[in-house]
Amino acid sequence: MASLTLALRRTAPQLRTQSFRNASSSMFMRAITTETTKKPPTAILMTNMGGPEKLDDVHDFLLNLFSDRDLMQLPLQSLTSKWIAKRRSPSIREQYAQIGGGSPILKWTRKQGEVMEKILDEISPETAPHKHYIAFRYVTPSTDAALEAMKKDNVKRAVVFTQYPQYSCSTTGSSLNELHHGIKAAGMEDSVDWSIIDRWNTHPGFIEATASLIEKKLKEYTPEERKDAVILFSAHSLPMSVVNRGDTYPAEVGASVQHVMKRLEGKYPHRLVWQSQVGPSAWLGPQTSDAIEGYGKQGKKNLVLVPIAFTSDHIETLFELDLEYGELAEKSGVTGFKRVEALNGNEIFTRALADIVKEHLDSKQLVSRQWYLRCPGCTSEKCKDTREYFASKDSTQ
Ligand SMILES: C=CC1=C(C)c2cc3[nH]c(cc4nc(cc5[nH]c(cc1n2)c(C)c5CCC(=O)O)C(CCC(=O)O)=C4C)c(C)c3C=C
Ligand code: FES
Ligand SMILES: [Fe+2]
Repeated sequence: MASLTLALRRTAPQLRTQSFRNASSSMFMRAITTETTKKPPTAILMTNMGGPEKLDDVHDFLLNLFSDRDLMQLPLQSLTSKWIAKRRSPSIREQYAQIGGGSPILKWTRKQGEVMEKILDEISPETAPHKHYIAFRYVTPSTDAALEAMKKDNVKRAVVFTQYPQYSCSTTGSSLNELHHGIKAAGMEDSVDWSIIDRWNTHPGFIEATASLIEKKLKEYTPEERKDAVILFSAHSLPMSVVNRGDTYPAEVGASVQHVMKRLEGKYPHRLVWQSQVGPSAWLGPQTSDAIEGYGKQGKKNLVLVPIAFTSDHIETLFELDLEYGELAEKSGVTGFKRVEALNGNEIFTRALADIVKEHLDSKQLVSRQWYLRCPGCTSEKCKDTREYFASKDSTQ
């Protein structure tokens, strides 16, 4: 009785009053059932960079991006970031204007999250209800807003789920460092049982979704054209300084490509190429644009571009790949230039998202072993502190 009283003291006040009025066991059972239905959700915190929803958000998006020291280090960054954001805004605004006036990333992440949580309720009733929250690094909904919402919902168990399939310290790493800061600021270090899905670059569901979208696109060719088709996997490039620091992203993107090609039974020749480099420093190549030109010169007519490192449309697919490279392909004599759809609302993909979370919950793992090993060239105190915090909660560490 004493322990039940104690247990009830920790539940909602209306349940307490109700139960003490009539202390029969059936009443307790009902109170406990009511309590169960009010169980706080298992939070799935979907982290990503985000994008400007409308043209007026472009400047602040760029300012936040150029201020992120996990993404890039600039001299006098608090000043230079302002200068670059202002100078770059007009051209980037124009690119967003050409793709419909903003980034569709929030729309797609919400859709993916809603479908994922419904599937999870079905396949993992023991951890239901599930609720997705969105934490964008450079725009709203921000990490702080997501943490506030989780607090309001009295969340006790949270899975941080990076929406970048492949890990890079410049993307997922930056989000995790910011999250750690936010958790401390919100006083949620001990009130929530945290775990992290930090990469899923070879998950069978992700590979299947990508491969089936490639097959769908290839069907648009005649059998003759298909015989000559070349698959160009295109991913956002990295500065060579980041590659040489020991970032795992290039190898992880490579592994995704290998798995997709295995699923396609190696039927087509392929290359992995890199796009969207910014600024004058050296970036990982070959560049997507050079590859299109080069294959054009070699007489290749049928190039299929596959965005392999991002889960929804953004300026790099809709502007850079479709518009810029579409024109370049035409000039280069690539008459059969095609771009595979982004994963967006693809059903195989949303099912994969739910499966990834379910497998993670069942594994009881806090985070991958790989994540604890910092880049050999890492000198960031933030990277160190974030890992120390999560390691302190991890019984395997
Ligand atoms: C896996 C994806 C990405 C990696 C890795 C990545 C690394 C990275 N990016 C920059 C600099 C910029 N990126 C910018 C935009 C941008 N970056 C990604 C993805 C990755 N970046 C996306 C999807 C976008 C566009 C968002 C959209 O809505 O389309 C920009 C801003 C645009 C511009 O000014 O050209 C910059 C700058 C660095 C330095 C970096 C690795 C260190
Ligand atoms: S930069 Fe890779 S772990 Fe810090
Ligand atoms: Fe980028």
